Amino acid sequence: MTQTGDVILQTRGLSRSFGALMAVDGVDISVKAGQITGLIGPNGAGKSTLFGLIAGEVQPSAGEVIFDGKPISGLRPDRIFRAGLARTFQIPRPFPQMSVLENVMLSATAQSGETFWNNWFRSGLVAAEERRSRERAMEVLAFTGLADKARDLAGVLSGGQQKLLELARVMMVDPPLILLDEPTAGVNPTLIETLIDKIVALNERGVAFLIVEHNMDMVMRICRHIVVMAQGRVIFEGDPAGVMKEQRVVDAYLGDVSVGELA
Ligand SMILES: Nc1ncnc2c1ncn2[C@@H]1O[C@H](COP(=O)(O)OP(=O)(O)OP(=O)(O)O)[C@@H](O)[C@H]1O
Repeated sequence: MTQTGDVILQTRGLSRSFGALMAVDGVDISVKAGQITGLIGPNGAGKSTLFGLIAGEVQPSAGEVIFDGKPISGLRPDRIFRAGLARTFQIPRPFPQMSVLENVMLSATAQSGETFWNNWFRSGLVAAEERRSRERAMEVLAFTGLADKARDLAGVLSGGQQKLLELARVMMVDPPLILLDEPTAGVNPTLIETLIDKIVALNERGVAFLIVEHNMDMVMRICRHIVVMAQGRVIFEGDPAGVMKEQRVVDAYLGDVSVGELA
């Protein structure tokens, strides 16, 4: 069992090309259990592709991903999700015509690759399972502040509420590591604070995060370790103070860095 401070996620030489473009180019990163790690870099740096590689949605051209001591490269996204590595999306993907509660309850089954309706018809235990799932869903909705929206259609939630719904959905599987893709994008300032509070509260319960985020204020406030990418490669890693001081990071954001020269 991984303890806080142990490495929970590691990539080794992870690469992905699209034609001649190396979107992710030999990336080695480590994420510690129980820690919040930030992944930053200018547009096109390869952050989303790296997330997709880790979550099993994008297949690597080379390299591997180790989660909780086991290689997960090549596993389907639902298997990775069930293994306890959950991700949210830059643009939330709820089922808009279903209620908020149904979206949360469906999360574990839908993402597990089993069909909800198969389960529904198959087993006499379904009623008890459904009751447990409903209770757990209401708990995570209460945690995320969405309990009073449980019966609303997910499609009518605001952008920020949809991000909280995504967090609620991944919480259903009690993951030790959550990947958040731009959690504050399109979220109003009040809900940004709510989101930050929830992330920090979950982290205090031992959940690790890897967060892609352009909101530097948030990154500097909550991340203990920050990985900086540019042009498919990691160009710097360190704590927030170190990142702020690092000229290569400034240059990367200004777009005048030649990564080749830095390697
Ligand atoms: N499916 C794809 N086919 C072709 N090129 C792709 C594909 N996905 C990503 N790319 C390219 O790979 C590079 C890295 O893109 P990626 O989206 O990973 O960067 P990013 O750091 O997440 O950027 P942003 O901050 O804008 O989201 C970009 O040049 C992008 O155009």
